[in-house]
Amino acid sequence: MTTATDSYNITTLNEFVIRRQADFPYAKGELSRLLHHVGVAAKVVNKKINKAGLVDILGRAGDVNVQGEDVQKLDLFANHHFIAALRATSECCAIASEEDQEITLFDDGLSRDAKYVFCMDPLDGSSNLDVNVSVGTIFSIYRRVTERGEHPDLSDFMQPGTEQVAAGYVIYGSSTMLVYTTGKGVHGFTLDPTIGEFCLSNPNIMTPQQGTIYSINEGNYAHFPQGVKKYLKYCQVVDPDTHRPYTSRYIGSLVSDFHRNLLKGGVFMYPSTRKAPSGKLRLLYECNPIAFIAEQAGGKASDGVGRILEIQPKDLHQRVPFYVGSRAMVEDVEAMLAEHPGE
Ligand SMILES: O=P(O)(O)OC[C@H]1O[C@](O)(COP(=O)(O)O)[C@@H](O)[C@@H]1O
Ligand SMILES: [Mg+2]
Ligand SMILES: [Mg+2]
Repeated sequence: MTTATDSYNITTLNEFVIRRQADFPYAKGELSRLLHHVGVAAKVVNKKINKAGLVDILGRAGDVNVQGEDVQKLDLFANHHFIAALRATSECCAIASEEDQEITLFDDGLSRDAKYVFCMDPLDGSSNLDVNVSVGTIFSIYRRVTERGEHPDLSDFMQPGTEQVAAGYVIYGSSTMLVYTTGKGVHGFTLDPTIGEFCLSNPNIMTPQQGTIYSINEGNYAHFPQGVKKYLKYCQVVDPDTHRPYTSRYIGSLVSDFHRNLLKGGVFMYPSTRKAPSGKLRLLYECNPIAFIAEQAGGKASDGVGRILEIQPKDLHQRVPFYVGSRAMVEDVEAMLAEHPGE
């Protein structure tokens, strides 16, 4: 087996980020430093996840978070380490996290003068933690709207996804990858444990316009909108000309389901249901960052009616129905949903 060091043409995350700084004439390195520290925190979390079964880090922490979900010990571990790493940069003045009811302000000296705010789902796919199925971290970065040096506040986070300056995710799976965009394409880096570096492995990721994989929790079928029920029927029809029936794949970790479909072509769906009319997934730190990546890779992201990135946020933890992946497949779902308007 060859490792990156054997080939000597490794491009580390830091090198790549600094090299791409040239894409932004006025860049001073603040965003690069933030992305660097995201990589550092990801390595810390990765190390803990890798040995989760051997140390007392699996299971519930005993708390219930703002979503009403049982918080896992690793949710808190990841939350703590990402917040600590970003505080250390002084390039971020506030953070919104799935695990915290309110935004965390970095109100001390340098940080208050920082240009960026950070949104994150520190540990995505928590229900898979104890069963050794891949999980992730999702993040999104915005330029603040409050004045530098002033107190950051909620308005810095109530920006539509189109305003993101960077977004990405880390997937802690059979290998650990970090995938990100700054609006100049989507790039994937694989962690080489022998040198402890994220190395460029998937530059300029593009997703197929049409795929053959659909991902949805069919256990909720009875509660799905008619349009989704119709689309699932469409996926399951036998028609070799259109490569149907499509394949059903559902891991239950958004990052992992999205990543597979991004590379192979497919559509991920978490619709509104009667029991959850706004769906389950959170706009700020799950749907917006994934949507930015999907669009940068030539795919599409929708709430079933319109573009996810154009939604004006109203609440830090608001949920939206989510359809993302290969453009033609998302458009097919949207068309079938449109046949039942107002549902
Ligand atoms: O179990 P369900 O209802 O299918 O939900 C699975 C979805 O919930 C999530 O686990 C929610 O994310 P968190 O684990 O970060 O709360 C997604 O990763 C996943 O797509
Ligand atoms: Mg999540
Ligand atoms: Mg989470």
